Amino acid sequence: MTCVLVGAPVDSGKRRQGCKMGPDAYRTAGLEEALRSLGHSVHDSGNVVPRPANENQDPRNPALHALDENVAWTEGLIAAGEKAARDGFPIFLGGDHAMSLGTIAGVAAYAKAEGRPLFVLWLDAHSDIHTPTTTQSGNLHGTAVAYHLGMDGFDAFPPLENPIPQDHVCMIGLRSVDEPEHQFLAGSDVMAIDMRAIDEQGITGPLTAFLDSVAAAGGMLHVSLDADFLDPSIAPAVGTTVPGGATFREAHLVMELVCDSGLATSLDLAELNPFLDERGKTATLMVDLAASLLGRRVFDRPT
Ligand SMILES: NC(=[NH2+])NCCC[C@H](N)C(=O)O
Ligand SMILES: [Mn+2]
Ligand SMILES: [Mn+2]
Repeated sequence: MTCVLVGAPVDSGKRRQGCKMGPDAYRTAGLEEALRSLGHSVHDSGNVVPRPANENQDPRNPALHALDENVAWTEGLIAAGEKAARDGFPIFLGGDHAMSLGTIAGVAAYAKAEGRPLFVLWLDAHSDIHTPTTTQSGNLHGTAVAYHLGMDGFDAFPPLENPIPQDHVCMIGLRSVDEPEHQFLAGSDVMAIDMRAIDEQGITGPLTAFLDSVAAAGGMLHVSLDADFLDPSIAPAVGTTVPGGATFREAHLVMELVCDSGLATSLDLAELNPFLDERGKTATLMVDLAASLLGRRVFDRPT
């Protein structure tokens, strides 16, 4: 298949800078070569350049950090994401997780045109289901899921054309959920798997159940991988590390199972901050996980 690399150096979703270096860190870590070695063709479409942002704050919520810059990225990534999905399998090289405000809307527009429902696998320590009204930090990287579910408070953003039904979203890896997020999730149909559930049941059961539902619906599947899904000991290059994350093998197993399902149609690589990395180890791990999602394996399994 053709993998389309889309650089999304979004750094406006939070205050600490550095995710803007993410796309080049993935390129440096050999993403394109890894994908080619798996037999894919690769088109690197370069980095998206958003329109200039104005610095006006939202008078209703002056605490939001860089609102218009995030809106500009969302607009730019919707267009780039839809085009990339038409051209192949988009791999969005972030960029902080505010990137997903745009990437998911872009692939959702493509899914709509194909007449197929879109599902989202959200691999993250955080649920990122704040709205611009509930966020305490003002950091919009913590809001993308709420936007796609059609929750209130996103008036400054492009009107949501293709809301994602709650039961089309599966979160795995949760261990930092704020009170308003918790309240919403508790009353929702989002499938939210925390680290304790993974400790107790392993990662295969819940993931397979979700993948079965995607297959039954004939869905497309967007995988959004936040580097803080991983344990900080193996992935230190994140501004929002949380202890107790996915191990090396748990993370690869997720990717391998999704690969075997044949359902994945797009991927976000989010929150890598190369400024915080140790000799490229987090960037390299993220590239290796993308490779597992796209077919790298030791042995084929009997089906
Ligand atoms: N994509 C992320 N790393 N999100 C972290 C969000 C942390 C916290 N819930 C907040 O709203 O600020
Ligand atoms: Mn996130
Ligand atoms: Mn996170």
